Amino acid sequence: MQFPKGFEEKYRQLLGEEAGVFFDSFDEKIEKGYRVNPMKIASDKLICNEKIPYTSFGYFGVISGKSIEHTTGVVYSQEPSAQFVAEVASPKPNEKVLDLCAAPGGKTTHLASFLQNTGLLVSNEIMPKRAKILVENIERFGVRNCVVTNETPKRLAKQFPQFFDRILVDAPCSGEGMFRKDFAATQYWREDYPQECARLQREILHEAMKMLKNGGELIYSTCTFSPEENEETIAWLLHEYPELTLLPIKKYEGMSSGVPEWANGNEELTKCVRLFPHKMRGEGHFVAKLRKEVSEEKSKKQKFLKTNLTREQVSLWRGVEQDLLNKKLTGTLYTFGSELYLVPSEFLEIDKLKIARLGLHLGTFKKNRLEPSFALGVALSKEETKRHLELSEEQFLTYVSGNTVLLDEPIHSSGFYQILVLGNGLGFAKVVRNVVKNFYPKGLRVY
Ligand SMILES: C[S@@+](CC[C@H](N)C(=O)[O-])C[C@H]1O[C@@H](n2cnc3c(N)ncnc32)[C@H](O)[C@@H]1O
Repeated sequence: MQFPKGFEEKYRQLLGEEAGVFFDSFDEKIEKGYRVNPMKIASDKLICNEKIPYTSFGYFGVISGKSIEHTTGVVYSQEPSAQFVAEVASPKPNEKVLDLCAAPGGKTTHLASFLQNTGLLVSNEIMPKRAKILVENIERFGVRNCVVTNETPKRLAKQFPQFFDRILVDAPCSGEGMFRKDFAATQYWREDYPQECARLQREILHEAMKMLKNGGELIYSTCTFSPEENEETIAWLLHEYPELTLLPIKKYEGMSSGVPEWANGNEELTKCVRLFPHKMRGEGHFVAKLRKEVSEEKSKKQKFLKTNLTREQVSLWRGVEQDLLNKKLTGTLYTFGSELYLVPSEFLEIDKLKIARLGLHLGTFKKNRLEPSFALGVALSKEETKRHLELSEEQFLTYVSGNTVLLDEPIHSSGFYQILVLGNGLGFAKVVRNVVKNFYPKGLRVY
């Protein structure tokens, strides 16, 4: 690989004898991986590949973006070393979790796999276009308890002081671990780029700290190797916030400790973990985990979001619920124009925040009825719906390309049915006799 000017010299100095194998690893093949969604039904084909040893849901291998497994959110493609981050975070059910730099959603969907639709996951992305992709990935994964915000960390911090049990800052970085995957990353790199990124990371962490509650955990990660953005950033955090302590992280074969000499010599930094591409199968990452402990923290008043539905809207929703669902969903019903959402109960009343997804989209009010949403039909399991229709592989291809599917036999009662493919939901569609009308969202269609 042709490295940018200054890169080789820097790492020759830092890594000494190891530098050669480190540089050679950039010419090796990219390591691919995927995670299996524990909230969906996975076929044997997905779980027969080699397991990634340090993850709960990960496998080495490639799954096509056009496959049924990807389309129904049974898998999320993610390179192996990136899968260590949410594993280190491992949120517990019912926690309030923030993923502050979340798009496109690799770590968010992984965090959601631990939460299993309990508690609250707030996934934030500053760039509007990337926030849209984040929403798509979260919906495909069938996550119900996630609110997606499109905000600056500073504006978010004003709304959620000392609120979260766990915050992940998967920081924007100089992306040296992306060099093999993405040639463009080598083009952005300049000698002072790591330092510039480090400044931004400190700003983001400063806001993250305002949102972390006492006893809460902060997980910091990058996909770069530079000490400025890794050990030095953590050394800065520990100095700036004496209430933080580094927590040990279990290291698996091939993982390295953080290097104190690359920052201020603080031995605690060995608790951080480095994943190098010449030492293990993956592109490379850095992860640190810290806990906030203060003797006393004034509790902040919290106002939970209240429902804003009219009586008529509630009754339309109850009608759909009774007609299509086998269970009652919990949360706060909230409308944005004609769209109905189910917001996790722990979510707060918010003032002027840019929201890209206010929890689970339940449906759209149309004149005197409520049409169930695509997201709802993806998020629910077969057992949770009263009426469903399994499509064959061939019918799946017809459906995702936006066409009407014709059934061999007419169904008994017309109406909305949950569409299933290999047992997993792919939205709702209106079925009249033997015609399945196409309700697959236009933006997702494959032609
Ligand atoms: C490393 S990527 C996140 C990857 C993501 N966590 C995943 O696993 O799919 C960092 C993200 O930070 C966002 N970002 C850039 N500048 C930011 C800022 N000033 N504050 C917060 N996020 C920022 C980028 O748009 C990008 O989506």
